[in-house]
Amino acid sequence: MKNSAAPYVLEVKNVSFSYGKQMVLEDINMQVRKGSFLGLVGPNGSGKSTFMKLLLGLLKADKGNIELFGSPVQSFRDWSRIGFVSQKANSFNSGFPATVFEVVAMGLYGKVGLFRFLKKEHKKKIKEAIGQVGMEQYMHKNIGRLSGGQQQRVFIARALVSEPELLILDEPTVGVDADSVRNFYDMLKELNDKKNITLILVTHDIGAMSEYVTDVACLNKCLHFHGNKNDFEVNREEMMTAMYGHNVNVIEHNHSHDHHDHSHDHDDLGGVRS
Ligand SMILES: Nc1ncnc2c1ncn2[C@@H]1O[C@H](COP(=O)(O)OP(=O)(O)OP(=O)(O)O)[C@@H](O)[C@H]1O
Repeated sequence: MKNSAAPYVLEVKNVSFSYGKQMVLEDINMQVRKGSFLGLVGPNGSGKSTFMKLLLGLLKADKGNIELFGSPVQSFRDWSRIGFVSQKANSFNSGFPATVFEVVAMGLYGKVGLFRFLKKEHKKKIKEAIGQVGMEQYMHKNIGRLSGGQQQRVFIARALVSEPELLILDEPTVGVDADSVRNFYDMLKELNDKKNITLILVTHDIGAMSEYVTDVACLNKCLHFHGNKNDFEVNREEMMTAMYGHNVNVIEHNHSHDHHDHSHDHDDLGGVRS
């Protein structure tokens, strides 16, 4: 694995979770080291979003422990170290009255009304974050007028502005046109390589993603695989069959236009947890 001596930013030990009588996650064990780029994949309904909610302390595990930066999630308070971007971030209509700059500023303040009090150093941070996602030329554009992929970049900038060490992205490419998906992953890889930001990318589509990550975890109630990408490639077919069944070939389309139906709602966890 990349950075095999780096400390863990996330440790999940023997975690199980049920909604009522339905067990959704069973005995999950996972460690994520600082600097890694983990792709967490699993079919629809495999428990990915539930797992994210457990990591963010929004749900409590029935069994087991989760540690963030060495602290149990129940007592973890340092949420500015973690950025979260949800699949529903890119839902602005064209009339939404905020510019890219203003949306990113919310990552610092959470409130539109505080813009006029922004100090020089804050403005610099906001511009830097916008630069990191390659959106400088859109700084003063209305966010509602941007494409899904561009909006999602802006939400990543909003998460980056508080300089998180761990960035969790839940299906960030849903609603992003296929041509932009690769650019989007390139940008994530650059954040990982150059800024050493640890990334957890949750997706049901393993296609293009697997070229960019350092590690892969395959979830379908249990963790079927967790290891580096090369080991995953060796076991890929077996893993895919275990997770998706024999006759399913849906996730091999690298330049896919046909995202699976994702119309059912998740809670919008609000972009950044801080
Ligand atoms: N609040 C809830 N109450 C009861 N059951 C739920 C709840 N949320 C999710 N589930 C069920 O738990 C299982 C896992 O759902 P979850 O949303 O975690 O999966 P997922 O992998 O994120 O799915 P998708 O890829 O479709 O978003 C599903 O069977 C789902 O119907």
